Amino acid sequence: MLALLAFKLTLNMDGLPLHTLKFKPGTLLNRLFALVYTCGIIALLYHHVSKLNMLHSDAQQDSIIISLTFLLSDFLLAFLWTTRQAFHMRPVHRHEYPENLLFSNKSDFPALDVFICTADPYKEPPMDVVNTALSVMAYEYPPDKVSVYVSDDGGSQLTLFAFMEAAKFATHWLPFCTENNLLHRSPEAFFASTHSFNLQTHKIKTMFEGMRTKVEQVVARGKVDDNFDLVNEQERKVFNKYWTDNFAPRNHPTVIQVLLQSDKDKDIKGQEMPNLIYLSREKTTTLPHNFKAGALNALLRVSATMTNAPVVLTLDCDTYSNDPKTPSRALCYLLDPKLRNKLAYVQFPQRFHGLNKNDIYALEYKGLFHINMEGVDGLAGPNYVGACCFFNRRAFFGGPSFFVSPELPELSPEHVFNKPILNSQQILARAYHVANSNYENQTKWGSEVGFRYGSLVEDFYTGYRMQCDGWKAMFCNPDKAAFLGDSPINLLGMLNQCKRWSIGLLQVAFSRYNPLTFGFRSMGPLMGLAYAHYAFWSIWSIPLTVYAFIPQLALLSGVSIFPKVSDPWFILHVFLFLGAYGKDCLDFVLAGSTFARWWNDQRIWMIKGVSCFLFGFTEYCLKAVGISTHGFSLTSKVFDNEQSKRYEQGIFEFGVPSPMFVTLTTAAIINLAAFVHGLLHVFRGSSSSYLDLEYLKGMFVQMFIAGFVVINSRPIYEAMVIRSDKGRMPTEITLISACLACVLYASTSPRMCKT
Ligand SMILES: O=c1ccn([C@@H]2O[C@H](COP(=O)(O)OP(=O)(O)O[C@H]3O[C@H](CO)[C@@H](O)[C@H](O)[C@H]3O)[C@@H](O)[C@H]2O)c(=O)[nH]1
Ligand SMILES: [Mn+2]
Repeated sequence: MLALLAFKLTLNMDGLPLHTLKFKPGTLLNRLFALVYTCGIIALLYHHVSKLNMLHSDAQQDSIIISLTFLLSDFLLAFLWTTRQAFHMRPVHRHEYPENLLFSNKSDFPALDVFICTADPYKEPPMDVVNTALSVMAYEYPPDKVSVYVSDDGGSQLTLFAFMEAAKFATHWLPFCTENNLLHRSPEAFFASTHSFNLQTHKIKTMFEGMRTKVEQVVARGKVDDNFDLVNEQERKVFNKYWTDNFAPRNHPTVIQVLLQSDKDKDIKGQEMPNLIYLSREKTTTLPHNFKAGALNALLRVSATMTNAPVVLTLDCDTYSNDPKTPSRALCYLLDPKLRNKLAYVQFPQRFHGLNKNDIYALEYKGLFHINMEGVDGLAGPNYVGACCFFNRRAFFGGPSFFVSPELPELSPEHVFNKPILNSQQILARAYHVANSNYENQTKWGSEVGFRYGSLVEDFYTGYRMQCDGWKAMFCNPDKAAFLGDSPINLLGMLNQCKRWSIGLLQVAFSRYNPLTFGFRSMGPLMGLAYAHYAFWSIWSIPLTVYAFIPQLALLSGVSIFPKVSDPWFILHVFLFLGAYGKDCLDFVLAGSTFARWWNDQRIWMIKGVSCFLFGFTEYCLKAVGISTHGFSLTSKVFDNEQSKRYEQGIFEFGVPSPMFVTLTTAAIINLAAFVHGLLHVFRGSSSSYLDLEYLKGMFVQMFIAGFVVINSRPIYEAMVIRSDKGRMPTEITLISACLACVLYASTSPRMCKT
C-alpha cells in the first residue's frame, strides 16, 4: 500500500527533496574529547587497582571495603559515561520539506489511524482526552483518510460520554478550524491563546464551554444519568452496558462505539469528517492485560478490522497536536522511496507545556528527547518514546526482510478494504472478537507481533526490538513543537514516573534481549551501547548514593579517602569532574537551553540517584527474588491550584510523606553536617597558623563534594526548616531522616576511625 503511494509520489516529486540531513558541527571535537577522557578513566581505574594492591593486609579490612566501593562506583560511572558516548559519535540534524510532497489527488494520501490511550478518568480528565482527539481530527489532511481510535483502559462511562459530546462538537469545530486556518486545533489551547474574539469565535467558545460544563458535571457526579444527560434511546442503549452491577474497570466486556463515520457523518458545512471510534477492550481479573502495550495491541487489531491504515500515529491522552501539518512532515520520510522499505517509525520529540522558567524538575528531558535523539538519528534511529510517533503498520509484523503473519488474514497490514461500513454487523463482530481478553492466547502478539510485552517501558522495548529486527527509525524535530503534553509538575509525581521507567528499563537490561549482548549482535556496538545506556539507567543510583554518603561520613570521622591537593592524582580527579560537568553543560546550552536549566538538570540527576533510581533498582531486585510486583502507576495530569502556583514560582513540592524523600533528606543532612564539620576544622587552625591548611589539603575533595551537594540541596533545607506552606517537607520525614543520619554516623564513625 505505502509502496504504491511512494511510487506515485516519485513521479510527482520533480527532483525536489523531501528531507535533508546535516551532520552536526563539532563531532570531531566530541570524538577527540571522548578519546582523551577515556584515557583519564583508564588512569583512574588503574590508580584504584594499584591502591588496592598496596592495601593488601588484613589489618585494614575497612579500607579495603572503602577502596573496593569506590572502584565499583567509578567503574559504573565509567560504564555509563562510555555508553553515553554512543550519542556523541555521529549526531545529525534533519529537515523536511512537506511542501514538496505533491499529490495529484486527495485520494493519494495514505490513510492514517490515530491511537489515543487513556486509563483513568480521574487522573486523566476526559476533557483533556477530548482536546487531544479534536486536535488530531482537525489535522490538515483529507478527513476521510483519518480515523481516530480512543482506547479507554479505565472502562469508564465518563470518558465515553465525553466523546459522544465531542463527536457533536466536532461538527462545528472542524469547519471552524479550516475556515480560520487555525494553528492551535486543540480547543483548549486555542481559547487560551486567543484574545481577539469575533462573533463566530464567541459562539464556538460558548458551545465549547457548554460541553465542558456538561462533561465536568457528569465526571463530578461519577455517573452518566439517564434522566439528565441522555437524549435518546440509542444513547441509553450504549450506557446500559456500563450500568450492570458487575461492570468494573478491571473486569468488563468490550465496548466499541463508532461515534463518527466518515462516509456518513458530515460537519455543519456538509464536509466529510474523520472516523471516531471509542474502544474499551475486554478485561478479566484472571488474565494479564499488559497495561498500555496491551491496549495498543487491541487498538492495532480493532483498527485493522475497521480501517487498517498503513500509517499509525500513537498518542497519549495528553499529547495534543500543536501543528496541523504534522502528518505531512512524517510522510516526507514514510513515503520516501529510498527509505520506506526499511523505515519502522518517525518519532517526534515529546515536548511539554507549562514548564516553569528554569524547569526545576528537569522535565524538558533535554538529553532524552533532543541531544541523544539526534545522536542516534545518525545511526539506526531514535528509540520510540510511547507517543508522538508515526509508524509504518508493517513494522508490527516482523522485520523488513521477514514477514510474521498474524493469525487472522484480515489483520495483516496488506489487507485492503473497499469502503468499509464501520457500523456493519460483520465488521463489528470481528472487531469485538479481536478485542477479547483471551484473544492473544497462543498467538504471537506481544512477543513477535505488535507492541512487545515484558517491560513497563513498552515503548522503549518495542522500538528496541524493532530496530534489532533490522528496522530503521527517523527523528523529526521541527522548531514548532508538533505535539505538546503534560508533565508531572510535582516532585513526587516526577520521581514515581522515573521509578516506573527505571524498573521497566531493567526488565529489558536483564532479559535475554540485553542490549550489551543481543543489541550488540543485532545492531552493532554503537546502537547497542546507546540502548544499554538507557537500559542500565538506574545503575546511576549506585555511584551516586556512594558519593552522597561515604566521603561525607569519612569526613565526619576525620578519614581522608581521596588524593591530597599536592598529589598528582588530584589533577586527574579535577580533570574528570570538570570534563564531565563542563561537557554536559556545553552540550545542554548548545542544544538551545539555558545555564539555569542545566543547573537544575544536574541537581535532579543527583536527586534521582538517591531516590527513584535507587528505589526502582531495589524494587526490581525484590521482584527478581519474588517479593514485590510491578504495576503501571499512572502519572496524574491533575494539579491543585496552590501546587501549580508554587511550581510557577520555582518552589519544590514535597508535602506528602514518601520513602523516597527519606533517603534524599538524609543525604542532605549528612552532607551539611560533614561540610560544616570540615569548615570548623579548617578554621580552628593549628598552633602555627589561623587556617589548618594541611587538613584542608587532605580533605579538599571530600569537602568539595559535600559543599557541592549542600549548594544543590538548598531547596531541601528550605523545605525542612523555613517553609510553612503545604508543600514543605513533612515533619515526620525530617525526623526520620535526622534519626537515620545519626544512626549512620554512629555506626560508621568508630569503624572508620580505626582505619
Ligand atoms: O494500563 C494502562 C496504563 C497506561 N495507559 C496509558 O499510557 C499513557 C502513558 O501513561 P502516563 O501515566 O502518562 O505515563 P508517562 O510516564 O507520562 O508516559 C511515558 O512513559 C510511558 C512508558 O512508561 C510511555 O508509554 C508514554 O508514552 C510516555 O509518555 C497514558 O495515555 C495512559 O492512559 C494505558 O492506556 N493503559
Ligand atoms: Mn504522560
